[in-house]
Amino acid sequence: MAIAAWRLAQRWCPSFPVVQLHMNRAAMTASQKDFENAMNQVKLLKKDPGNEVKLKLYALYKQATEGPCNMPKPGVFDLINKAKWDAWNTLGSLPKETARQNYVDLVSSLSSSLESSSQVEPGTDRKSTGYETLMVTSEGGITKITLNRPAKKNAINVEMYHEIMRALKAASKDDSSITVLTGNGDYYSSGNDLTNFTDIPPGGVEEKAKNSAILLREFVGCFIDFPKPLIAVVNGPAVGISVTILGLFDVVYASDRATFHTPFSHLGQSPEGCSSYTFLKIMGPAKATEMLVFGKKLTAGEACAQGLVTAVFPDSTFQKEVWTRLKAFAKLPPNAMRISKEVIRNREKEKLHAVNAEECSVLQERWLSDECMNAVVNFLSRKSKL
Ligand SMILES: CCCCC/C=C/C(=O)SCCNC(=O)CCNC(=O)[C@H](O)C(C)(C)COP(=O)(O)OP(=O)(O)OC[C@H]1O[C@@H](n2cnc3c(N)ncnc32)[C@H](O)[C@@H]1OP(=O)(O)O
Repeated sequence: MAIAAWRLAQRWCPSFPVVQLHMNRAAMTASQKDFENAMNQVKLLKKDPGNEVKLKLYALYKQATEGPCNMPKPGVFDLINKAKWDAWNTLGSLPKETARQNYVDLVSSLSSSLESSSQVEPGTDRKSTGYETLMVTSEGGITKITLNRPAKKNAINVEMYHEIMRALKAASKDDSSITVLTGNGDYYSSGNDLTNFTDIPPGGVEEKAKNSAILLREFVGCFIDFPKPLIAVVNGPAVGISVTILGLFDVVYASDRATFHTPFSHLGQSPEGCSSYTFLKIMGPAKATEMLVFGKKLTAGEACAQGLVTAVFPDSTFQKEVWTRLKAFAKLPPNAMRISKEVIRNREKEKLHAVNAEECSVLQERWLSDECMNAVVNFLSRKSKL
């Protein structure tokens, strides 16, 4: 039973084994006072630790104060309470004292990791710190933004949306000539983090949908307005919004391991990232429909043949070949490149902003549909994957 609970808890919180080790080592000595101090510390955290950790904290708190979960399971559409219930229930019969100790240890590891990640690394003036979900470097005229949640296949959570916008705004003003977006690990990005849908505000799912549409519109707007050459280095599979915004990049290089998948109908959703306009222009309506309506997954070679990808390289030489090209581009006169991009792109900008607004408003409705909610619940309850 304890092993089963441990396995289940691991699925909810990757840091659980660490917490468990702390627990064994400390021989469950956390006092009520330590527990109360930890609760106060949580309120003082400067950065949001993310939904997963918050669920873990919630579960441990409930287990420590009330014991094993014996509440009735909330309905599938009550996403937030169901996620909380699941998190608590995974703790099984973990003793109250152990839960209390685990809570204290988790808060302590959290406080130190959030403090240290905001510290400036000495001697690395070219590496921007202060990002939780990205690595951002600027060197040799190239600002490189790397999506950095490899364990989650670089799924884009709310924090990452904000950080990408912040990094793009900084890159548009820094002294680099070109900007590159890529992914760390085996994926480029698995698209929107589906757990984004579980953090429901007091105004309910309608408010959530409205806020998400505002966020999405602002996010895509940053790509439409980005003034310097923007290059995607697609190191692996790309899903959803990480694919659709490629139509707003100036050049897209892909490893032959990359795939391009926009399964919007499967998810009860509709196209975004201006793809309802750019994909039609790039590949024509029939091919765009295969991708955006029927969710056809393209290989890198197919995406290149259809014009979405500029060039494909064997994975074994991908980084070397791409970075040789990028370094050469970065040596070109930056003002000439920026002005040429303006000439090429500016007449489309107004149209793109209008398309973006329309796509977001359609999606706001879609997110409230049964089709979409069922798809998200199925993924989160491990019943489906792409
Ligand atoms: C607010 C603006 C909204 C904008 C609208 C955007 C729409 C989109 O982007 S639609 C596309 C959404 N993405 C998906 O539906 C992908 C869902 N993920 C999957 O189907 C699979 O994870 C996979 C095919 C991408 C990879 O499968 P596999 O190789 O078997 O790896 P795992 O499933 O074990 O993944 C490892 C780990 O990462 C978590 N994860 C992966 N993708 C997402 C995601 N998109 N959202 C949330 N979490 C994701 C996955 O749950 C695993 O987590 P752990 O179990 O905790 O290890």
